[in-house]
Amino acid sequence: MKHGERKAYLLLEDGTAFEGKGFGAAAISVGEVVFTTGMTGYQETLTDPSYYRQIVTFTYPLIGNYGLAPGVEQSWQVRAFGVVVREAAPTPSHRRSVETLDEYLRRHGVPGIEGIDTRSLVRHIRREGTMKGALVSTGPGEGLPDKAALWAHLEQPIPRDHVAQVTARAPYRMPGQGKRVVLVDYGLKHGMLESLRYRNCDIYVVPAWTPASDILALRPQGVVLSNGPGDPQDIPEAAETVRELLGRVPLFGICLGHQVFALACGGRTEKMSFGHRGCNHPVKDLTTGRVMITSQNHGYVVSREGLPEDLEVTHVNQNDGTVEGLRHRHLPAFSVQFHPEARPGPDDAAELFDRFLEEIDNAEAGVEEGRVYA
Ligand SMILES: NC(=O)CC[C@H](N)C(=O)O
Repeated sequence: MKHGERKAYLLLEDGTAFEGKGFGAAAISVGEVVFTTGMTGYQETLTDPSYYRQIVTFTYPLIGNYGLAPGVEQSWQVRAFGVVVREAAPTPSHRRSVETLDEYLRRHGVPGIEGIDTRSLVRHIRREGTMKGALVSTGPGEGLPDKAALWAHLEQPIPRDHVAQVTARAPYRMPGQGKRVVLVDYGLKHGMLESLRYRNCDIYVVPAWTPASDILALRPQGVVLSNGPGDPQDIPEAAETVRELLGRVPLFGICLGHQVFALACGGRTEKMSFGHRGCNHPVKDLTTGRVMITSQNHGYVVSREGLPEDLEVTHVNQNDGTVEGLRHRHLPAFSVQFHPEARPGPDDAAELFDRFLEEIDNAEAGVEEGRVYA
């Protein structure tokens, strides 16, 4: 088969349709159509579990040019449900690359569409907000299915059990000589494990629904709440668990973990119009005045309105002023909406992991001095 002989459609729930060329798996996929502005890091993006049930549009026009390599992925599967690019590079070049984007997506059963005007799609999403879409990519020589049948696919609601689909089925440990940290897995990225391992942590990963008593029974010195897909309000049990952990062990929330932390403290979250996705989002740390370029991938955000007294805003997005970081005023707990583990993206915020380990030291010293925070 010659590259480009396959047909594909991307249909949006508001009736907008794009026709292009298919690549990846010959399949039909339904998900929320989102866009990311990352110029590189496509393999990390596609395997990030936070993209579960999303069809990812890349604004950068050439994707796949340095190929796909083992060890780069952020989970064991492609978690995005579909891929939209201007051009999928057919001849990648990198010494570690073992396959093309087309081959990679075929192997993972995920469809792609290329050759559409991704600028016009992204402008549409920016204007109207993210929306449901159906992506159909045909096999070589196959005709496109009937559009009416495809619209029918769009009538079904997207299920909301995202975290249940991607969380670890059972606990596991990555032993280390350093601090004992429990990582609650709402759909964690490997980069998070790497960031903790790099700091010698003794890591216990637990499934999302693990009760607070079981987490505390592991005698953690700190608990990290991971990133994950979907709406934080769909997992009220998670906020309930975090409420029970608050004040009993230092907490660090990242992305979905940050949103769950805010809900646990009595805050609110809301859906953004088109979210923040990419590797180039400027965030100001209000405690130091420093601006970092951060990696982001979220469609929900902690609301400024109704923020509980106990929470202080520590980070703000420089583009739209939204809340990017929180700290509890009295207890050892803080969180960020962006990704300090990067993967993909710059390492500007990596030191937040060190800050968390310091927080543990301070909390433990406080307890020794009789300042009990529990
Ligand atoms: N990366 C994440 O953890 C994303 C959090 C949440 N699913 C959101 O879209 O806002």
